[in-house]
Amino acid sequence: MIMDREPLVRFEHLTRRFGELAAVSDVSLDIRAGEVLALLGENGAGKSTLMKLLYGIHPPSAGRILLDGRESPIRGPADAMRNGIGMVFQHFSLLPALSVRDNLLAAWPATPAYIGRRSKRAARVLDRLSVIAPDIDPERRVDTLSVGEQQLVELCKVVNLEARVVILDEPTSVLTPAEAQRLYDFVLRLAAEGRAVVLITHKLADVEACADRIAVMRGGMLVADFAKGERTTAETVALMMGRPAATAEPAPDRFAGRPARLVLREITASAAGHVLKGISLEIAGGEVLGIAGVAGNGQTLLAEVVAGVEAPSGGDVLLDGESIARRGDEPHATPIGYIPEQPRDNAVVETMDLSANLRLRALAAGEADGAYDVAALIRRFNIAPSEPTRRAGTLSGGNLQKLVAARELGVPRPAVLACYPTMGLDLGAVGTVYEAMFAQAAAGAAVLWISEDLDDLLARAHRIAVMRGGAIVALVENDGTLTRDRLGAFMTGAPAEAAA
Ligand SMILES: Nc1ncnc2c1ncn2[C@@H]1O[C@H](COP(=O)(O)OP(=O)(O)OP(=O)(O)O)[C@@H](O)[C@H]1O
Repeated sequence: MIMDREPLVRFEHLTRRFGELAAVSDVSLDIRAGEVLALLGENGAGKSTLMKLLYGIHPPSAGRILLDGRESPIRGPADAMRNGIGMVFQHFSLLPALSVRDNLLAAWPATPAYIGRRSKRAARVLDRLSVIAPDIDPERRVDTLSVGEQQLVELCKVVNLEARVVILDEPTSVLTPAEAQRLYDFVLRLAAEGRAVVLITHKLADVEACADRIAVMRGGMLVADFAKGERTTAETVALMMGRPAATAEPAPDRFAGRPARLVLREITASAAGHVLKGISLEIAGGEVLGIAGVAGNGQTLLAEVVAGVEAPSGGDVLLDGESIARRGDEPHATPIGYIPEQPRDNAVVETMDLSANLRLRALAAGEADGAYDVAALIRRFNIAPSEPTRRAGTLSGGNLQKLVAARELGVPRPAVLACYPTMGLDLGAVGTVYEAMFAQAAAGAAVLWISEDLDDLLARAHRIAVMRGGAIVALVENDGTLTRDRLGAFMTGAPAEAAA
């Protein structure tokens, strides 16, 4: 019985304060070998902070951590790794200009100073990669990988350290269903090898697939710790939220067929190993057009061209008939609401406060910022902590995502481009962000929505375009007859496509 074993890690009355705020408050919890512990809680509940205490990123303000029954000697991540604790963050630390193989070699303590890249020893760092991500060519440069693929490489890095405790911070939020399934199998295998796995997640599917035990945090405190199966899903959600979950699922109004507002005309582009091969799409005011596709098929580049981050090599992006495409290196401010991938890197200034980040677009354009009612946006999107003078960099991952959604979706926009807009959000926040996105459509905006979640797209988009290899390979009405399998076939180019 797992319960009878001495815990690998024991938290005793752990508290971590940041100024006035207790991010972690009097938490006592065991982490046992051979067990997958799912750590659940709303955005800002303290999940990442608790694990960062174990990983040595922050010292506790009070309480103590025991490793194998003895006081933890960990004072920083290097100590943590030496003591067999590995953590994969939401935010990566790969070297983008190096290959996958070189990244894994660079992170491996057994790598000698000089090593033949094709030596047997070098090959060993790829063993785990071939199990968890067999499709990733080790010679590929990291900057050509999708976010999901980068995450799997990060995971390999940690597992290569022979970690006894593997902490995964929302690992499936950027994975395709197939990648997630492979990750689940891998996590179960790590546990079967006698390691402890901590899975920080918002997805109940993750819990279903591989958790043995569930710990729920709320407001910094541990509110429950139980074996899977002891409570129903609804009870678990209520524990996380402190109230029963809302049952209504936000969906856009029916689309009434208006003229095109956002037009992508024959767009070609290439950057960082990705290409766009003549993409044409027309999105009408009021319409929500979803783009599905396995990550890495050009979606990110397409978003960057539409948002004016990258210049197209050919073609144009038109909004209400006017070109909004970037030309060369001139400064460019897009008129459309844009939620990019990885908002911490791409959409906020971490050293500036919430108020400045919410008004950022007006500040950058030197315009009056009256449109941005900071207090109202913080309330509507439930950004916590809520003081406008708080530095954005201190927000939890989910609250940072809410901050960007609030700025981009909280004021009227002629068009919206949203890349994975609900990534890392808890259930309540997912609802708020979708409502805001669909309110934009109801007010006449053209909405372009990139997602890997086919169920979400099928439940909510008016039309769905599928991208593969830098091209749109299908564009279909979401009329209720479209299925996951048919979309999946378009995504992978499987023969079912022809039959459909
Ligand atoms: N370095 C820091 N300085 C100040 N406050 C911080 C810092 N790190 C975290 N916090 C605060 O601690 C609280 C808990 O944050 P944490 O990142 O642990 O939440 P979380 O449960 O992991 O959330 P999410 O699901 O959004 O990732 C939040 O209110 C956050 O703003």
